Amino acid sequence: MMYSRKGPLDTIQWGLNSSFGENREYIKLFSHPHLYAPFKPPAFSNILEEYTKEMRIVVDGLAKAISKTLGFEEKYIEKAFKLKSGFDVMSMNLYPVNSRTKGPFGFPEHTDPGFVIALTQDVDGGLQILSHQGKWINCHIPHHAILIQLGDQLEILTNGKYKSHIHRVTVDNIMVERISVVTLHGPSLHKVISPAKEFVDDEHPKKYHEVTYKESLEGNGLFGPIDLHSSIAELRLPQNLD
Ligand SMILES: O=C(O)CCC(=O)C(=O)O
Ligand SMILES: [Fe+2]
Repeated sequence: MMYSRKGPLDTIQWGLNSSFGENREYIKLFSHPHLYAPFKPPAFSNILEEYTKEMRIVVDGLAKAISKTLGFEEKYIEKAFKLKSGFDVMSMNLYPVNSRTKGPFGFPEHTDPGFVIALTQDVDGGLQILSHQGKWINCHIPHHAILIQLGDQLEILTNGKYKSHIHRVTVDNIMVERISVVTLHGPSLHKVISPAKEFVDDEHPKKYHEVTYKESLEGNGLFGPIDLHSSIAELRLPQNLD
């Protein structure tokens, strides 16, 4: 396969994980600051270009809205994450129909790195979110809707005020193949992300280490973006575990 993984810096990558823990075929690509789109099929790159461009408009709007919910001026998040040169990754996932031998999960539990994550799907069902009470909730996304999830770097910046939630994908009892398109919108790779001073005081001590976005993506042993693992657990300061 042309886009089979060769190294962690591949800008476009295809993979097939078919094991008890994960059942997913995917194409991942870096989509910002530069879009790396496959040449084939011919119209695909135009569609990707349009989708990623429109999605960045949505993300800009979210950055403004979230800044305001935090009581700041609307450029606060954009500046804190240097979003204009933000590092985005697109992941297109295909989950097979469940078969007993393949186990119950399409994608095991995790949080996503970044600022916000946008998700669309072709058929409903499979995505589950862990509630505060520790219960898995089936996430139903209306047809043509875009689900927005919060990423680890927003949790770090707000010192835990906003949380990046744990989620997973089940394929258990799923009778149809499902495709999801996920775009992770992150800070600029070289931007140092730490809890902002506005969220830290005697009552709310710093809960996270200060690292660049790139370093936090490297946290799991490789330049993770294309494998995009969350490393928020390693970034939590031990004395503040709650
Ligand atoms: O496919 C899904 O519903 C979720 C995928 C996901 O969590 C991810 O790509 O980070
Ligand atoms: Fe995720």
